[in-house]
Amino acid sequence: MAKMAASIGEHGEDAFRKLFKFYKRRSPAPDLSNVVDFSKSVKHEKVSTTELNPAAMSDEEARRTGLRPVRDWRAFGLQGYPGFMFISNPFLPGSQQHWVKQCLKTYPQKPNVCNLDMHMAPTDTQDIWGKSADVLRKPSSRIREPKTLLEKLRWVTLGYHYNWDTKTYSADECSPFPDDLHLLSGHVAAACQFPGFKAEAGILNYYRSDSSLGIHVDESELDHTQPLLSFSFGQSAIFLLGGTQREDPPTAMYMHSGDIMVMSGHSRLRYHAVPRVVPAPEGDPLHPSLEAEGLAPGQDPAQGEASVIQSMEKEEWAVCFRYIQTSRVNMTVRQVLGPGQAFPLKDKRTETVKGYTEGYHDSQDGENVGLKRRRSSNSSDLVNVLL
Ligand SMILES: O=C(O)CCC(=O)C(=O)O
Ligand SMILES: [Fe+2]
Repeated sequence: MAKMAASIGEHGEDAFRKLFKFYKRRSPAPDLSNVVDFSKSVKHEKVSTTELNPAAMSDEEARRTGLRPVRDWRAFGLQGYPGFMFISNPFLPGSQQHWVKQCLKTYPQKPNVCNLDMHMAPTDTQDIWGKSADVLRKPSSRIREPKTLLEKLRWVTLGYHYNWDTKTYSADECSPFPDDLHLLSGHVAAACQFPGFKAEAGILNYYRSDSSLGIHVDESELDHTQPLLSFSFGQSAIFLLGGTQREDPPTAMYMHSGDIMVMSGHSRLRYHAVPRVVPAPEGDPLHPSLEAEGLAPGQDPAQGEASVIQSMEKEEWAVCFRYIQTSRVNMTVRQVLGPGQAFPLKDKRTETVKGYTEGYHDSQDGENVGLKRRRSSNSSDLVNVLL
């Protein structure tokens, strides 16, 4: 089966789509032995270590956003993908939980925008957490109940809100970017030699165990000299990273909870996709780095300057735990404008193509993709409705 993955990749034109389908397949389950795993001590031949800037922030500054000192991070590059960096879970024990809670409780709140806003009244999407928490907290009452709003959440946008219809950002669709994520992103970018990075837009994607994300390139940002940062929490997933041409065969890699990916330079505009979430084996539903023990202490004056990592109520974690046991959350953070750059005046480009409410979530075979920001010529407009 591993051979199959390799030979599919050699076909040229449809290599990406075929590998997407290969890894997405339910039955028979695909052989995952060719998937690069950066967390393994024995590294794949294409994996190299990469230089970070340990002076980018003090240990104290790193701790404020839940990160280990930069000198302790394990960062890797991938042969053939210059500008691509993979940081294997640099979070302090107990601090990932904060980011999971932000994605489930805080970031979906107004004025941020989510997929549910596309077909529900603002009053109904006002308190997604509040409307879901009680049900999620009680495992026994879950049988045959309708899905909670949290379980229907597919995407949330932050800062400059990505407009799925026009595939643009604009000055008038903008809300304040969350301070904690701004700080975290600035730290990670600085450690990766991008000290001037400004987090201006975020897309959060919420994956259930059967979700996938179609093949796309993120090119709507006006400044491509800045990196795209990607943070993953919860269940592991397979990420496919291709080339700048649609037909370039991709490399498959695992993203585990806490892992960070940086796409910059020659890898900033590469095709990528998430064909599969890989749930942990039953009975072992959480990645060890997400275990509840040792929740971060939060703001403690004895530890120096206030941390953005908030302490968490047991009740809150019970909801997050329940959700993340079977789900994956990914945050991508982008700088949209370069220094001195402004959005172009509105013109005919803003003509809309309605119906991309699912973001770039899934399509039958990775093709299309409502969410795709650069279309390939044979893309269809069908979007799988996952609600
Ligand atoms: O979920 C992921 O790992 C990828 C997300 C992504 O590609 C995006 O938001 O543009
Ligand atoms: Fe993307």
